[in-house]
This record gives sequence, C-alpha cells and structure tokens, in this order.
Amino acid sequence: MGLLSGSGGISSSFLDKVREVAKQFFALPVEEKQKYSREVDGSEGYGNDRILSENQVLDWLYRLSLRLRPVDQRKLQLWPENPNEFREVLDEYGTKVKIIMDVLFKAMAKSLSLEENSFSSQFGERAVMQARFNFYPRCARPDLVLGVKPHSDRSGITVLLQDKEVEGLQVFKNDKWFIVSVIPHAFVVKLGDQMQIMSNGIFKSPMHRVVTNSERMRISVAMFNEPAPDKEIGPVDGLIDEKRPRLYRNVKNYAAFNFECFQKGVVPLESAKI
Ligand SMILES: O=C(O)CCC(=O)C(=O)O
Ligand SMILES: [Fe+2]
Repeated sequence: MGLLSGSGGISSSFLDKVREVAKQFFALPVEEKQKYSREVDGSEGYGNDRILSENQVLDWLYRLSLRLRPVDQRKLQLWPENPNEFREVLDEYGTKVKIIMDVLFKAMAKSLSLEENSFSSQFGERAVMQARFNFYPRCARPDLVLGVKPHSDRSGITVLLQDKEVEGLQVFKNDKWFIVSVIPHAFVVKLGDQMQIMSNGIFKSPMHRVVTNSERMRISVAMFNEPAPDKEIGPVDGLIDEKRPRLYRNVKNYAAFNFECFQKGVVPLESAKI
C-alpha cells in the first residue's frame, strides 16, 4: 500500500469536484437516492450491505457502486442524474484514474525487472473498473460498530480518494491497526488479492477496515480494477523459480470465488494457494 502524491496529473480542484458530487448525491432525500437502488441480486447501485445470513453484522455505511468499464457494461440507469454533473465527473474521473493505474502496472513490473506489460496484459483490454462511493454517517457508538469490517480488496488494484478531513481507514500490520492519515490531495493506492496472486505473493494485499466516528460523517471514493471474469490469471512466470516456488494456482472470476469463500467463512487468498 502506498500514497501517491500529486495525484498523477489530476488537479486538486478536480479531486474536490469528485468529492463534491459524492457529497451532494448522499445529501439528497432518500426517495431521490432510491431511484438508483441496488437491484435485488445485483451488486451495482445505491444501498446498504446485502443481507446474506441471519447473524451477519452489518457495516455502518451506504454505498453507491457503479461499473465504469468495460464501457459497454455501464448501467446508466443507476448513474445519478442529480447532481447534474455527476455522470460527467465520474466518467472523467474514471478516465484519469485508468491512466494512473496503467502507469502503476508498468512501474510495478519494472520494479521487479519484468517486461513492462507483465501485469497489464493479465488485466487485459476488458478489465473491469468499478467505482464505489462510501458514505459513513455519524455513529453514536463507534465502540460497537465498524464502517467496514476487516477485509482485503479482491481487486487487482484500488485507488482510493479519502475524505479530505475525516480519518477512518486503518491498515493491519505487525498485529496492530494503523490509521491511514488524511492527505487531502493524495490518493491511497492499495493492491488487492489478485495482484498478490499475479506477483506470486511479492506484492501484498493489505487487511484494512474503517472505523466509525461519533462527531463527523465521512465520504470516500474507491476505484477498483480487476481482470475480466473470464480471464485466467496467475503468478507471472518470471516470478517463479526454485527459490520462490509458485504460491498460487491460476484463477478465473475471482469476484465469484471471493464471494463463495466469504459465504463459507474462509479466506480467499488462502484458498487460492497451491
Ligand atoms: O472508506 C475507505 O477509506 C475504504 C473503504 C474500503 O475499504 C472499500 O471500499 O473497500
Ligand atoms: Fe477495501
């Protein structure tokens, strides 16, 4: 996980614009937001956690999840028209974040002395890019409930725009939770499980969570990128040798695999091990 300062050529005012449209959307009356409610069995749209079992502990947040890529898979009916710049800003943001991700994939490959397309070719032309707007209302009992439970992202890579003022994200390292400080015009870049697999365990997908806050609400915007479901991915050949044997099997449709593992209460990355 790392911080990308200067935000890779995206202006600070544009980042503020992204935060602003998110804030305006979540401030709309419930009936207005519900026009974009998540479909019953879908993962896109506005809502709370999907309830999957009786003893599930719910997270303290509302989300708006939207797929941006492949572009032909956009469900525009779920893209808010209010505030009226929302769609345009999200579209532009997606284009800008994609450029950053592509630069990162190349830099990461080079840092391991690999051919520069080693990771980007696994994501492929039809990689899935998903935006998730997270809204954490104030919570009277932050000691009892989390904004998001501990998890690692299933993505390949996640580019996160944190709230400009309110902290909440924490990362687990050396048996402790560390706060990720707010740096207003920097992104937090997290690698996800699929990058850990592709890099044969060299790049780690960090465990993280979000805590709640009794005084202030918090908004964040996460952009996830992962290979298309039908694309098989696995550790890059150049990262496997006698000293570092292959750690993971090849996998396809990690999203579905991830979901099944959660249902069974097993850790997806562990289940992908050889
Ligand atoms: O709100 C945040 O800072 C992070 C949210 C998160 O971990 C996620 O959406 O996967
Ligand atoms: Fe996450």
